[in-house]
Amino acid sequence: MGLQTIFRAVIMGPPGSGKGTVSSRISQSFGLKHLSSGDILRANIQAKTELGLLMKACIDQGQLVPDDVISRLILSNLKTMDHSSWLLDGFPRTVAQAEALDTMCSVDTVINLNVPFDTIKERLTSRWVHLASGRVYNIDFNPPKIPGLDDVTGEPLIQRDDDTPDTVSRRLKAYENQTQPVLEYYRSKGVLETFTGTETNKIWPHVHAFLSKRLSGNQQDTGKA
Ligand SMILES: Nc1nc2c(ncn2[C@@H]2O[C@H](COP(=O)(O)OP(=O)(O)O)[C@@H](O)[C@H]2O)c(=O)[nH]1
Ligand SMILES: Nc1ncnc2c1ncn2[C@@H]1O[C@H](COP(=O)(O)OP(=O)(O)O)[C@@H](O)[C@H]1O
Repeated sequence: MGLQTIFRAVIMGPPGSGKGTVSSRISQSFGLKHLSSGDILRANIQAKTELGLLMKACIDQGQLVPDDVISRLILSNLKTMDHSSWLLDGFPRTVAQAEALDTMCSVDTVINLNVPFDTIKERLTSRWVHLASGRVYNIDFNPPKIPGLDDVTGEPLIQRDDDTPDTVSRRLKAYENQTQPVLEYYRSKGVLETFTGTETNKIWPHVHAFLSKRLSGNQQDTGKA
C-alpha cells in the first residue's frame, strides 16, 4: 500500500464486546477517524431531532433501527470524510447495510471482537458513558477518576436506557439473528479478522500488532500502544 492511501476499517462484535473501547485506542494509536452509529443516534436523541425521537423507541426496546434510515445517516457522514482513513463502529449491522456501504466504497479490513455473551452481560449493566464524546467507563474495568464524572470535561456520566438486563438480552438476540450473517458476508470477501477473548487488555495487543502490520508505510503510527 502506498503513501496517502486511505484505509477503511469496520469494527464488529456483540453489544459490550469492547468496540467503543478498542476504537478509541485505535484512533489514538493510528489516527483513524472513529465514527460510531450508536453515538450518532444518541446525539440525535439528546438534541431531540425528529430522527432521534423516532429512533428512541426502537433503541430502548433493544431493536435495530430501520436499515434505510441508518444507512442514509452513516453514508452521508462518511461522504464528509472522503479524504481520511476511518474506522466504522456499529455499522453495518445487517447484510443490507453492508451492501449499502459497498455501493459507496469497499472495506479494507473488518476487526471482529469475539467475546462470549456471558462476559458481556455483566459489563453492560455497569457501563457509564459521557454522551457528548462517547467515552465509556465501567465501575470495575475503567472507573472515572471522580465517580460519576467524565475525566476530560468533568461533565456528568449517564447510564444508557438500553443497558438494562432485559434490553441487553434483546440486543444480543438481534446480534445473533441480524448481525452475525454480516460476519459471513465479510469472511467471504476475505477481509474478516477475528480476535477472541474475554478481556480487552489481552485482545488489544493483537489488534495493535495486526493494524501496525497492515498500516506500515501507509499511516503514521504515533507509537502509543
Ligand atoms: N470488566 C471489563 N469491562 C470491560 C472490558 N473492556 C471493556 N469493558 C467495559 O465494558 C463496557 C462495554 O464496552 P464498550 O467498549 O462500550 O463496548 P461496545 O458496546 O462493543 O462498544 C464498557 O463499560 C467498558 O468500559 C474488559 O476487558 N473487562
Ligand atoms: N447499524 C445499526 N443498525 C441498526 N440499529 C443500530 C445501528 N447502530 C446502532 N443502532 C441502534 O443503536 C443501539 C445502540 O447501538 P450501539 O451504541 O452501537 O450499541 P453497543 O455499542 O452496545 O453495541 C442499537 O441497539 C440499535 O438499536
